[in-house]
Amino acid sequence: MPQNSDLSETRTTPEVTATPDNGRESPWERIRRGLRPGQRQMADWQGGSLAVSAVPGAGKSKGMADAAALTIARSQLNHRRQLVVVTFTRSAAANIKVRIRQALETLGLPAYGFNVNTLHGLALNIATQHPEQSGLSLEEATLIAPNQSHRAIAHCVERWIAEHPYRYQQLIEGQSFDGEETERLRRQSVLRTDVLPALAHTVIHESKSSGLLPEDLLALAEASQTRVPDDDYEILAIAVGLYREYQQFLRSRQLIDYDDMILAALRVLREPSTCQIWQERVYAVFEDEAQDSSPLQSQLLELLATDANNRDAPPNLIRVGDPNQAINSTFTPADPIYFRRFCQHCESRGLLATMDRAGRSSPMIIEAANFTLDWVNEHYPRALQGLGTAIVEEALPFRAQHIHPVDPGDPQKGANPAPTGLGLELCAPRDIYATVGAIARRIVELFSHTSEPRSAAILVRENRQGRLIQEIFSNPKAYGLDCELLDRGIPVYDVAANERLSHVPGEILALLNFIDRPHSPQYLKEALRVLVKRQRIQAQDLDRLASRPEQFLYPGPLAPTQSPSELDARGFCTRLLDARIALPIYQLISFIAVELDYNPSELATADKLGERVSRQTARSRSMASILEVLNEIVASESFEGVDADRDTESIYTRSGQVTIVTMHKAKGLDWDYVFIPFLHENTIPGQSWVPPQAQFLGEFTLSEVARAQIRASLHGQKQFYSRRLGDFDPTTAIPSVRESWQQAAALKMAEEYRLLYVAMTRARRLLWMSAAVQAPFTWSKPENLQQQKPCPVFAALAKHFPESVVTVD
Ligand SMILES: Nc1ncnc2c1ncn2[C@@H]1O[C@H](COP(=O)(O)OP(=O)(O)OP(=O)(O)O)[C@@H](O)[C@H]1O
Repeated sequence: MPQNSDLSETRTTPEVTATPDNGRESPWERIRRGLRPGQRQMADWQGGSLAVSAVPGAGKSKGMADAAALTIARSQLNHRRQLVVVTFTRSAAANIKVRIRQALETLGLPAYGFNVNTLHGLALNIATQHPEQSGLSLEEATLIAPNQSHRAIAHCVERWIAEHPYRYQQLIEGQSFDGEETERLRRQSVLRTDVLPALAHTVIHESKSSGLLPEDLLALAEASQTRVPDDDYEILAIAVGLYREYQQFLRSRQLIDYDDMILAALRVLREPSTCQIWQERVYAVFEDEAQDSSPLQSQLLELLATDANNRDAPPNLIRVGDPNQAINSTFTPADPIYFRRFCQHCESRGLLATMDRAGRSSPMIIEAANFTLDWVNEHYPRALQGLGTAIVEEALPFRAQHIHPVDPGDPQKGANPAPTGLGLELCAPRDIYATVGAIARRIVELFSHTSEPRSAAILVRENRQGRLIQEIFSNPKAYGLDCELLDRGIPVYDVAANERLSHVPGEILALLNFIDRPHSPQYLKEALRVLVKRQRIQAQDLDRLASRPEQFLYPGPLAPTQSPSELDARGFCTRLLDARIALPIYQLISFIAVELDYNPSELATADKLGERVSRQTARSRSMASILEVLNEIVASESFEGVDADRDTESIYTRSGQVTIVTMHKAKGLDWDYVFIPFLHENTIPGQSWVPPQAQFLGEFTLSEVARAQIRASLHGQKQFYSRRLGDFDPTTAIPSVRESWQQAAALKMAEEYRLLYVAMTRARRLLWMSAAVQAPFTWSKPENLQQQKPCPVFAALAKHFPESVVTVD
C-alpha cells in the first residue's frame, strides 16, 4: 500500500469507516452507500493495480470521482502528495474535477490533494518542469499535430523519393506497367499525394506511440524481408525511410509532435533522481477511458504510479475503461487488446472489478445492445478465418460483457426509465428521403406528447449524411416531404455545421499554396480536393488533372479535349490565378472565402483570419510570409485550446432540441430518443477497399499492411501491459501482406460494430434504427439511389425482435 511521506500539511481525517457515535451515517458512509458494487470496489481500493471493466452508462466518472475523494481523505493527500487522475479529453477532465470537489465538500474537506489532467497535459507538465532531462523547451519548440497533408509529412515524402529512386521506381511500376508516360505521371501523383503520405502518417504515429524508434522499425523491416515472401515492395523498409526523414525534419525545424511529448516525459522518468521526485509526489494514478490509451501512454502512467520506495511492487494504478467502446483503433495506435490484456492480467490476481449495472437505458434498449454484442462476436470469426485461434479470441470485437439493469434500490434516480413507444423501433423506409421524413414526424410526435424535458439526437456515420438530413429539414418541400419540425419551432443543432469553421484556415491555405505554386502537382491536387469538398467543382479523377498541371491549366492546341467537368475545374483554378495578379495580396483571403461560397459565419472567420495574418505580416507583406504565418496557424496547436471553455456536452444534449451528430462524437453522451438511420452493409461494417487510382500497387493499401505488421509484432510481446516494455523483439511473427490486409479488414469491421454499439447505448427511452431499401452507393452522390443491403446486425435485430419492427410511409 502506498505510504504517506513527509506530510508537512495534514488534513483532518473524516470519520473514515465507522458510523459516528450518535448513530448518524457519516458522510464517508453516505458516499460509499451511494455507489454500485463495481464503483465500491474502486472506492475501497487501498493500493496496487486494479482494472475496472465497465459497460456503457455504468457510471465510470461518478465511480472514479467518489473513489478519488475517498482515497484523498483516507490517505490524507495534500499539495505535496497527490492523486493523479487522467482522462482522455479536456471536457472530461473539467467534469471529473467538479465531481471530486463536490465529493470532498461532502466529506468536509478542502479541494486539494489531487490533480486532474489529460494524458498529454500531464506529459507536458512533467517534460517542461525538467527541460534538461526531457530535452523539451516549449519556448524554442513548436508543437504540431500532423495529419496526412501536413507539410512535415509532405516534406518527408519528397525527401524519401529523392533519396530512394530505385524503390520509388519499383512503386511506380507496381504490379505491371507498360511505361506509358501519362500513366507514369498519374502514378507519381497518387504516390506523392496519397499512398506515401498515408504510409508515413500511419507508420510514424503507430511506431512512435508504441515506443519504437526508427532503429526498431528497421529491425522489424529486416526481419520481414526474410519472412514475408509476398512483400515485393518491402513496405516496412519504405516506412523506416519515411520515419527517419520525418524525425530529421522535426529536429531541423524545432518541431515536436504529441508523441514526442510523451517520450519527453518518459525521458524524465527514466532519470532516477527526477523519477524519484515524481514518484514521491504521486500517491497513485486513476485513469479513465483506459481503452483509448496507447502503449507508450500506459507505460508513462505505470512509471508514475510506481512506489518510489518499493519499485518491485505493482504500480498504484486504477485503470477504468470499456473495451467495447474502443472506437479509435483504426486511426490511432490505441488497440483495445492492451486494456483487455490488462484486465486479464488483473483478473488472474483477483484484481478485476466489473461495473456491469447501468441505469441509463430502458431494459429493451439494453437487450438490443446485448444482442448486438453476442451476434457480432458469434458471426465475426468468419472474418478472421485462417488467422489462428489465439488471434481470433483476442481480436473478437467485444469483450463478452453484458449490460445489466441496476439492482432494486439503486441510488440513481429514475434508473432504467420506462420506454417511450416500443423502446426499440426498427424500420425500413423506402428510401433515404422517406427516412428523414419518418424521423421528423416521429420527433414531432414524441415532443408533442410530453411536457417533460426530453432530448433527441440523430446519429450518423459520416458528416455528409448529417448535412443531407439538415438540408431536408430546412427545405422539406423541395424533397416532396411534409415535415413540420421547424414549423413547430423544434430547434435542430447540426454539430458538424457548427464545427466547420475550424476548416477555414486549412482550406484557405490549400488555395493560397496553389496560387503561389500552380505547377506543383501536390498543391494543385490539394486545391482541387478543397473545391470538390466545397462542391464548387464536380468529383473526378484528380490525379489525372494534377499529374500535368501545365497541360491542365493552360492546354496547348494539341492537348486532348477537356471534359465539361475538367473545363469547370480549370475555369475555377485560372480564376484563382488571375486574382493573384489583379488583387492586392492582402485581399486574397477574402476573395478565396467568397469563391468557396462560405456562409456568413465562415466569412466572418475568414475575415478574422485575414486580420491576424495581416497583423503578423505587417513588416513584410509577401506571399511567402503570408504562407508562413498561415502554415503556423494551421499546423501548431496550443494546449489552452479552442474549445476548452465551451461546455459542448450541454449544448449537444439540450432538451427540446434535435442534435445531428456523428456516432464518434456521440461517445460519452446520452439522449432520451436516439435515431440511427442509414444502417447499410456498405457503411457498417463496410469493406476495406483499395481506391481505384492506387490499384496498380495491388489489392491492398501499403499503410494498412504496415500497420497490421507492426501491430502483430507488438502484440506478440506477452508482457505488453507491463513496465518492462522496451525489450522489443522483432523476431515475433510478422504476417504476410495478404494476412496483414485481412487483419486490417478484421480490425475495421470490429471497430465499425463497436461504433454501432456505442451509438445504440446512447439512448435512454427510445432507440429508433432504420435501413432504407434504396440508398446511395456513396454519400458523395446521395441522389444516386439503388437497392442496398441492410447492415447484417440490423437484419438480425429485426428477426430477433419482430415486435419492434414498425412500418413507415
Ligand atoms: N452510484 C450512482 N448513483 C447515482 N447515479 C449514478 C451512479 N452511478 C452512475 N450514475 C448515473 O448514471 C449516469 C451514467 O453515468 P456516467 O455518465 O458516469 O456513465 P459512463 O459509465 O461514463 O457511461 P458511458 O461509458 O456510456 O459514457 C449518470 O447520470 C450518473 O450520474
